[in-house]
Amino acid sequence: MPARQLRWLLIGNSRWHWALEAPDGMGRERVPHFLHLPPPTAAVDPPLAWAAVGPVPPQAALPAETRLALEDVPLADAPPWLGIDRALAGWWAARLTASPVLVVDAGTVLSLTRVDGRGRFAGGRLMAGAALQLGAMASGTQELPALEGGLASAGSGELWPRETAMAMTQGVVEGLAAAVLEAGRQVRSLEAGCRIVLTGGDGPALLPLLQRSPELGEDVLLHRPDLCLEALVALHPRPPVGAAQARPRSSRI
Ligand SMILES: Nc1ncnc2c1ncn2[C@@H]1O[C@H](COP(=O)(O)OP(=O)(O)O)[C@@H](O)[C@H]1O
Ligand SMILES: CC(C)(COP(=O)(O)O)[C@@H](O)C(=O)NCCC(=O)O
Repeated sequence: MPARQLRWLLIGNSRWHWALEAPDGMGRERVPHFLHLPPPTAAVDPPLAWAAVGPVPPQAALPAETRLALEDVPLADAPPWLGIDRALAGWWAARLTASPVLVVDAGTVLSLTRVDGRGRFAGGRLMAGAALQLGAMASGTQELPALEGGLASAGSGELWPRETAMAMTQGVVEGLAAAVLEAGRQVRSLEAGCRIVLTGGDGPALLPLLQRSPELGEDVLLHRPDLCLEALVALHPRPPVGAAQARPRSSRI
């Protein structure tokens, strides 16, 4: 019988994040790959485990019994209102680095999540992410354009653009990077060994700006694009070969 594709799912506020393990067929260890897709409009094949901070549409028909709850994430001192994506990312980043960490998840919201040197949630910060900031500028003004492509729609690399759209994207990305740099400076003054772990959809846009700072060398700053999904896979590893699993409905995601 051919091996089935395994899936894990994290529902964000902008996109659905999938970890997929393609069948190998050769008995070799399977390595997940990751996809970030718009929310689906119909039922999806049931994941091995899933979690959500964004809306869960009933038509997706996701089974309640495989949904991960905050209590399933072994992050000490996590308050009951903490977003499960933040808990997953904080717990896994602390495990990966074996150090205090500040997770920077540059998603719909840019969340900063601190885990101290004893592996305990130690607070954080939330601010509007890039697409939200750009959307707010467009909807709250007469003259500013809606930039459908987000940061990518008008990236120039120019520090001081003359053109409006480029000035908007440059302002947003520089503002977010400055907030992260200052937060990093503050947490490292509290715990000198604190590492910064960057993830989320706008991570690639922020990375070069953060790397300009001599304080954030490779020993401090780590880019881990699929941190939350890695945590989900680590908490719900694949079942032993031959164990019963939910049957996929099709070969779609
Ligand atoms: N194809 C895309 N669709 C939506 N957002 C994207 C895309 N590519 C990059 N982004 C950026 O990623 C951010 C959303 O990050 P993401 O990690 O997908 O969020 P969430 O986990 O909240 O769904 C937005 O601010 C946007 O600028
Ligand atoms: C902060 C968040 C909106 C981030 O969501 P995202 O941008 O990753 O979709 C989410 O983690 C959330 O809804 N948190 C609940 C409140 C909290 O963590 O304090």
